[in-house]
Amino acid sequence: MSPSSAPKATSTAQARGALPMVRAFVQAYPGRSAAAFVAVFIAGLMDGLGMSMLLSMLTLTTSGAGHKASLPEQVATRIATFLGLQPTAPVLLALAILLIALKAVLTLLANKQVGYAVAHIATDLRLAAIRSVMAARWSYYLKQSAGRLSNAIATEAQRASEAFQYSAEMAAMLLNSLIYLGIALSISWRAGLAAGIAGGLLLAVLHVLIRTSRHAGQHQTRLLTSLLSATAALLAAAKPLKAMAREDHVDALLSDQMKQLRRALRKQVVSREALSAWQEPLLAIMVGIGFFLSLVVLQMPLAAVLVMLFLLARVVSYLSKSQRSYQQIVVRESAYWSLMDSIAAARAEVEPEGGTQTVQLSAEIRFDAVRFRHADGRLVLDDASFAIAARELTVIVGPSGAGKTTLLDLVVGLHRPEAGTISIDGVPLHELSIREWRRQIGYVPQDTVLVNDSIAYNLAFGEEGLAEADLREALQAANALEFVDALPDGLRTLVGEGGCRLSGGQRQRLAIARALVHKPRLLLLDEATSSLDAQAQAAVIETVQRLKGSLTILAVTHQERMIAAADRIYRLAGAQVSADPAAGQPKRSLQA
Ligand SMILES: Nc1ncnc2c1ncn2[C@@H]1O[C@H](COP(=O)(O)OP(=O)(O)OP(=O)(O)O)[C@@H](O)[C@H]1O
Repeated sequence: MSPSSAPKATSTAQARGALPMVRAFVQAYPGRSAAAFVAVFIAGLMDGLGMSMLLSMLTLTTSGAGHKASLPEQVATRIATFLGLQPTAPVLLALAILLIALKAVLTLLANKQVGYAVAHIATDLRLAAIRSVMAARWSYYLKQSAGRLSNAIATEAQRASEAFQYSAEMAAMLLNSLIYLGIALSISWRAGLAAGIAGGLLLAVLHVLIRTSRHAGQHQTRLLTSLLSATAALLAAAKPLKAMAREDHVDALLSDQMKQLRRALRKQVVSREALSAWQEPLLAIMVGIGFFLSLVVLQMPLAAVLVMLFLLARVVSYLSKSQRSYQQIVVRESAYWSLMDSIAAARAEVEPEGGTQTVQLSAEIRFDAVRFRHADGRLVLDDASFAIAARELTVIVGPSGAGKTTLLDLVVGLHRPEAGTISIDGVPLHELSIREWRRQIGYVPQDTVLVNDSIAYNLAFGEEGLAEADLREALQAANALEFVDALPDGLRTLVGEGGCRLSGGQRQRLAIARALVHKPRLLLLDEATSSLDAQAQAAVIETVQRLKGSLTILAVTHQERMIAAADRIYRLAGAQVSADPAAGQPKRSLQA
C-alpha cells in the first residue's frame, strides 16, 4: 500500500466520530480489512463449534435418554458422524480441543493482518501529513508551528493507527458475542433474549464512561498540540534562555499545560479502569439473576441451566470486551480527526505547479511594475521595475526590514506579486514549471539551516548522484575545504543539532557550498557572508567574482567588499527599487 491509500483527508463539514473513522480505514485498506474480518469470523465460528462440542459432551454425560438434542448438540453430533466418528464424550472433547486450537491459529492470522494494517496506517498518515505540508504554499507553511507538525506526525498518526487495532478487536468481540447469542437463541429463545437484553443493559449503563473517555481523548489531542508547539518554540530558543538563566521560564510556561494534560490522561485511566471494574460485578449480578430465574422461576433442569448460563456469560463478556475496545477507539478518534484536518487544510493550500515552460536563465530576470504586500498588508514592493542580468553579480542593499529577503523570495516564486510581472528570459514566472525553475537555484538563506547529520549529508541535502569530488569542489569554492579536512571525520563529521558543533562562519561556508554543489544557474545570497571574518569574506567574494561569468548571482548584503564587486547595485527602500547612489556608482544602467 502507498501513502496515497491513506484515509482521504475530509472537510470539517463531514460526519465525525468513531464509525466514520473506521469506515475510512476500511475503505483505505479494503484487502487487509476483509482478510482480517474473514479470519475473525471463521475463528468465531470455530470457537462456537468448539464450545458446542463441549456442551454436547456435558449434556451427553449429564442427561439421560430421551433428552431432546439442541441445535448445537445436533451440529456437534453431525460433525462427528461426518468425520466417521462416534459422538462419544472423548471424541467430542478431542474435536472441541482441535476446533479451539484452530480458532487460536486463525486469530493469530487475523491479528497479523491487523498489525500490518496498523503499521501501514501510521506510516501512510505520516507521509500524507509531511507531503501535504511540503507541497503547500510558502505563506501557509509560515503559519504552521514545527511542534504542531511534529505532534501530528508522531503522536496523532500513532494514536489514529492504534484506533484501527482497537476497531478490529471490537469487531472480533462483537462477532463472537453474536455467534454465542445465536447458539443461545437456538437452544432457548427466552434465554437468548435474556442474554441479549442483559448485554444491552450492561452497555447502556456503562456508556457514560465512554463519553468521559471521548472528552478526555479530545482534551489530550488539543493539549498535546499546543504543548508540543510551545515546547518546540522554546527549545529553539534554548541557548539565550539558558545563557540568561531563564530556564525556569520554560517550566512556568509549560507547567500549566502539563498539569492539564496530566488531568486528561488521569481521566482516561480512571474511566478505563472504572469500565473494567464495573463490568465484572455487573456480569456476576446478571449471571446470578439468570441462575435464579432459570432454576427457581422457570424450573429448568440444572444441566440446561449451566449450559445457558455459560452462553449468557460468554455473550455478555464478549460484549463487555467490545465496549472496552470501543472506549479505546473513542479516546483516539480525536487524534485521527485532528490529523485529517491538518492534512485537508494543507492540501487546500497546495502550491500551484505553475506552467510547463522551462528556461535556462541566459538573458535576465525582470521585474515589471511589481507590487507585493505580505498577508498583514505590509507593502514591500510598489511598482518596482528593474532587471537582473544573467551571469552578473547584482547586489541589493537597503535598510533592515525594507524587504530584501522578500524580494529574493519573489524570485524563487515563494511569494506571488499582487500586480506586475516577474519574468525569466521573457517568460512570466507563473508560466514556468516552478520546480524546474527552483532546481536551477542555489540558495543561501540569512539564517544558516543545518540538520543534525554529517557534513556530507548537509551538502548533498537530498540531491542525488553527487560524488565526493563534487562535494569537495563546492567546499573549495566556498572556502570551507580546509576546515572540513582538518576535522577528524572530515565529510563524515556530525554537525550537531542545527550545526551547533560548528562556528557561525563555518556553518555559513557550508551553506554556501551546499548552494553551489548542484551547479546552479542562479545563486541567491541573503547576507551570506555576514558571519565570516575579513579573510573568509574575501575568499568567498573572490569565489563569487570567479563564478559570476558562468552563473547569475543576486546577493543581499551590507558588506562593502561584496558591494564593490557588484556589476549592478539596487537599493530597496520605502517599497521602491532604485540604483543606489550611496553605495557607490551604479556599474550599469538601472533600466536594463
Ligand atoms: N511572512 C511575513 N508576513 C508578514 N510580514 C512579513 C513576513 N516576512 C517579512 N515580513 C515583513 O516584511 C518586511 C520585509 O521583511 P524582509 O525580511 O524581506 O526584510 P529585509 O530587508 O530582508 O530585512 P533584514 O535586512 O533585516 O533582513 C519586514 O517589515 C517584515 O516584518
